[in-house]
Amino acid sequence: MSKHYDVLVIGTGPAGQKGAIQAAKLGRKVGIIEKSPVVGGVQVNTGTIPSKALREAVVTLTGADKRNLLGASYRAKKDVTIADLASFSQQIIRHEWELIGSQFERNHVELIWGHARFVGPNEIEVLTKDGPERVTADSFLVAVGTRPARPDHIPFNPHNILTSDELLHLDRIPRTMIVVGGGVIGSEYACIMATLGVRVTLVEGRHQVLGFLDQEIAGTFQYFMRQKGITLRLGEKVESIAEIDAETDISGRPNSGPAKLVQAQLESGKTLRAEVLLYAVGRQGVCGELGLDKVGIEFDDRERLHVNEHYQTNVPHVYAAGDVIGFPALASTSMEQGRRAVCHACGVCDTRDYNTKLFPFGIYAVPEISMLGKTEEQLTDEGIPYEAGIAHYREIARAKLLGDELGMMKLLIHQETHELLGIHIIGAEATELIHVGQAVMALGGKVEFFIDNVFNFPTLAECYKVAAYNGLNKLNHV
Ligand SMILES: Cc1cc2nc3c(=O)[nH]c(=O)nc-3n(C[C@H](O)[C@H](O)[C@H](O)COP(=O)(O)OP(=O)(O)OC[C@H]3O[C@@H](n4cnc5c(N)ncnc54)[C@H](O)[C@@H]3O)c2cc1C
Ligand SMILES: NC(=O)c1ccc[n+]([C@@H]2O[C@H](COP(=O)([O-])OP(=O)(O)OC[C@H]3O[C@@H](n4cnc5c(N)ncnc54)[C@H](O)[C@@H]3O)[C@@H](O)[C@H]2O)c1
Repeated sequence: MSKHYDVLVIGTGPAGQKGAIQAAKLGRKVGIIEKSPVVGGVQVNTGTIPSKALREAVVTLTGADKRNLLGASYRAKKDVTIADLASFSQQIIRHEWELIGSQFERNHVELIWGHARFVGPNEIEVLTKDGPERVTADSFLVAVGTRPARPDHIPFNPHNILTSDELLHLDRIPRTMIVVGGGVIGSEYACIMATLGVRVTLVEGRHQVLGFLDQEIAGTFQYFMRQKGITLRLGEKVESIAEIDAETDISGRPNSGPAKLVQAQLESGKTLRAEVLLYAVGRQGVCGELGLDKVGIEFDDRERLHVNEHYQTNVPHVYAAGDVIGFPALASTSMEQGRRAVCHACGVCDTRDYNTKLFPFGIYAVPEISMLGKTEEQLTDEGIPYEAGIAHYREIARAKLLGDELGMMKLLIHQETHELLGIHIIGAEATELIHVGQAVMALGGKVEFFIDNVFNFPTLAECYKVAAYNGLNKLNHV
């Protein structure tokens, strides 16, 4: 007979993990199914944590963050090797596996290893290493995430034409690299690799990297990228990609590098060559292999599921959360969605009290970028009158102590009500700093909060005070 659960979760990424623990805390009998040999999903194994660990290792080991203080030639470690970087990341990933495993154990969440597939409205078949097993449940949370897009016309291979999954397994640090796609993945890895000394060319189809950013911040970021030696090919599309023998370079001179190179032909006629190419133009769902037809659930052409405000699919006892439901597809929002979905499934709370509109973006490029609320362009399009208050890191003592004199914070302030409409930060600790402003915005606070309260000194949070004064001075014509 099949084992029965109150709640069955498919996928141990952030949406599944938090959903499962939430259901257990509500006293439900919970099972969670994972097809990969390790827990944690993209967040722990191929995405968020590995890329952030790599960034941290690169910035720390190269000493890049201390060069403004200690001189341009400062190096924390003379020759950074791939082994240095890998051991740093592995340590963090192992810790995350242990943490998630012990959370499941302590909360009596039963972990079932194998590939899950619906065989009926309330029944799943799990293909375990010992053969198929059937499990049933009252409610389901589909949290299966996504995988990198791998179009058929790109000749991917594990050593030089890579997605973000394979990039983590490079066996050496290349001298040159082409990054296709200036979204979050492309921009973060381009900066990390350039900080490591790799000569990077980034190709982006639009005329700006990170198209969703406030344009002033994107412009500043592009300036920083170029200062790092990254060549930006904006408004350019890749026509074809091929691995080639590399006896000569583009100008016909003998090549002293590796025997194989990657060649990218752009639609504009340009030819780019590099040792490695990262293809990062978005991600693709994995719903096609879930047997959803057995439940009557449809998915779109990118294999994503549509859900209502309670995270229910068109079949009410089957919920979905995380990357599988599309935008914003972040670890941070996935966790929250998983919890909310399960709360609704258990009938204990209303998902409508969750501030879905006000979530921050944190981009772990070098430097960090973070944003919350509207951009200047959105406010202008919507006809909302605003003023911008700016603080430059060069005026902030803490930023000087950290060796970051290039960062900035911009507050967008409603001209009449003085409410905060948007916060945009580029520079050290941007992803932490944003949450001070988030609290003020979420509680409906006005820019005067930063004037009327004392801040620790020296802190980067002083930026809020400086930006608030700057914005109010402009509004008061002083
Ligand atoms: C390079 C990179 C960097 C990122 N950096 C950040 C960041 O800095 N901050 C941020 O907020 N977000 C970041 N993200 C996004 C973040 O990783 C994802 O939003 C998040 O992991 C999605 O969580 P999820 O639970 O929906 O799915 P996933 O993390 O994708 O987990 C899904 C799990 O389901 C399992 N699964 C799939 N199908 C089945 C099946 N049929 N049976 C059993 N198990 C199955 C998979 O094996 C996997 O373990 C990054 C992503 C990438 C790729
Ligand atoms: N810090 C973070 O929060 C973080 C970090 C990494 C990834 N992620 C998540 O991972 C997901 C995937 O990121 P991504 O960067 O792969 O996708 P994306 O959709 O963010 O960006 C893809 C980029 O590639 C460009 N592009 C598409 N086709 C192209 C072509 N042929 N030539 C040149 N450019 C082309 C697009 O214009 C776009 O800018 C995102 O949803 C993101 O939320 C988040």
